[in-house]
Amino acid sequence: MPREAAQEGQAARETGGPAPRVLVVDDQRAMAEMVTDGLADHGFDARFALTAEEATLAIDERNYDVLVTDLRIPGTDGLELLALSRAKSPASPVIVMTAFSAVDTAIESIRRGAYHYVTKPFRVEELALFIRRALEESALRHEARALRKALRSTLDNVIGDSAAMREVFDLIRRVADSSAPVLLLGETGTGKSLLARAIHVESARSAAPFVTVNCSAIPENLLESELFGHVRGAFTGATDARLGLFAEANGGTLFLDEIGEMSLPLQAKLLHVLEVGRVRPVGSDKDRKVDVRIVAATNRHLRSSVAAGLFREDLLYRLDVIAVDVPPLRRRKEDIPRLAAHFLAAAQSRHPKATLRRLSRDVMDALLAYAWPGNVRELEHVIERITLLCPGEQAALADLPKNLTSPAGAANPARAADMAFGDEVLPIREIQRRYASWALQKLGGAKMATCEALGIDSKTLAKWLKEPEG
Ligand SMILES: Nc1ncnc2c1ncn2[C@@H]1O[C@H](COP(=O)(O)OP(=O)(O)OP(=O)(O)O)[C@@H](O)[C@H]1O
Repeated sequence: MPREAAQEGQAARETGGPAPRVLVVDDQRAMAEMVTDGLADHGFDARFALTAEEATLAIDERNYDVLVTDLRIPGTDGLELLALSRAKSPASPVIVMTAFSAVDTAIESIRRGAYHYVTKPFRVEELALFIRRALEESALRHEARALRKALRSTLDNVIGDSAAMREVFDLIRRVADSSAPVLLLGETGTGKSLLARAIHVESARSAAPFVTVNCSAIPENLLESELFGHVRGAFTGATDARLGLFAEANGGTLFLDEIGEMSLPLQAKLLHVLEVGRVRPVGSDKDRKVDVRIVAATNRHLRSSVAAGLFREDLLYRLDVIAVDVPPLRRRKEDIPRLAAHFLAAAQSRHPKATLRRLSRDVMDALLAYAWPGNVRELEHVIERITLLCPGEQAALADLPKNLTSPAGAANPARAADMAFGDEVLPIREIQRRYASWALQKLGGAKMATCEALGIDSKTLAKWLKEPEG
């Protein structure tokens, strides 16, 4: 930080631990100096900034334990500074200094997360007291969070005794504490979102926010401002400035779900943010430093997407530092009984009038034989459904949805191959045709997804699907 941006206060008195760091922001130099010196006398490591720019620089470059800011500062207002400080370090209290005439705005600042306000003129002892109390409360909150975390480490809530899942848990435990990006790969419903949250809770960032964005659920033109924020008036309808999810996740984790659906232009912008560690809100000419751990997930085969020109290879390398393959449920069938029991207990507590208590042996056998294309989510839905519909205490085969008990539902790759090829030995061209049409049907008729899964372009798919001539 340039020395003129935020001047050192007097040396803090020794208080045992390190002196709490306070940034005082006021455009009146005499006032700023008086408050800073007074706080230094009370044992704080206090510095001051005279403009919004100086304050932003100071906040960017150093972690403050407390921000004390006037509401009227040239270049911005105290509310924006408040938002910035909350984004950068959500646990650090903000105290607002205000003139009597601006008490309304001061009250608004409390609504937006400030800890307290003091009206000018005030005595520095009074301010020092508020600061101490704010620090005590935030330390207590921190402790409570740590205790809560110890009680519910979410990896413990993710069910899985299978070797495949234990491998996943091991890997996640080993990497959770670093800030390296994690890429979760797996079919829909395998538990990627659950694992993303677990990675955050297991990490040193757990006290900071965990922010999720589903890249396929937000229209492309809104996703950019959703991620990076925008200034007031950046586009029609932008009546307010918006911080953006990157800034909101500052200090914590940003979970980019369905990253494979992101458009190429936005992929380029995301790559840039990851490279420089700064975001620029839409319509702004200034960027802001962000410290965010990225966890991304996709059910697409991203290498095929790269080959098909739909995903940037350089972005894939950035995200793919630690790749975690989350196995489909059909490859960890030994987890089904515990998962079913877990979902049954959850459904019972959601529907106290339900009579279902257990699943019959037949039902469990059917659950174990089924292929689960929708994975754990589908199992959860099936259990929810039979809990609601089954009239007795024990579910029977007839209570299961029909697709679970039909032979085609069973997860037998040999059977799938038999259905496609019978006993015949076929020309490769015919195998291509049958396989492509089987894959297309399995992926719900989605041509793009089929191309990606098969690693071919759309022309090749069309060629494969055509009846061989002659
Ligand atoms: N191992 C597990 N233990 C307990 N619950 C699980 C487990 N895996 C998944 N679930 C539950 O199954 C449902 C689907 O999981 P989740 O949303 O995490 O899947 P996903 O892979 O992110 O799916 P999608 O790719 O469609 O977003 C959720 O309700 C989740 O809580």
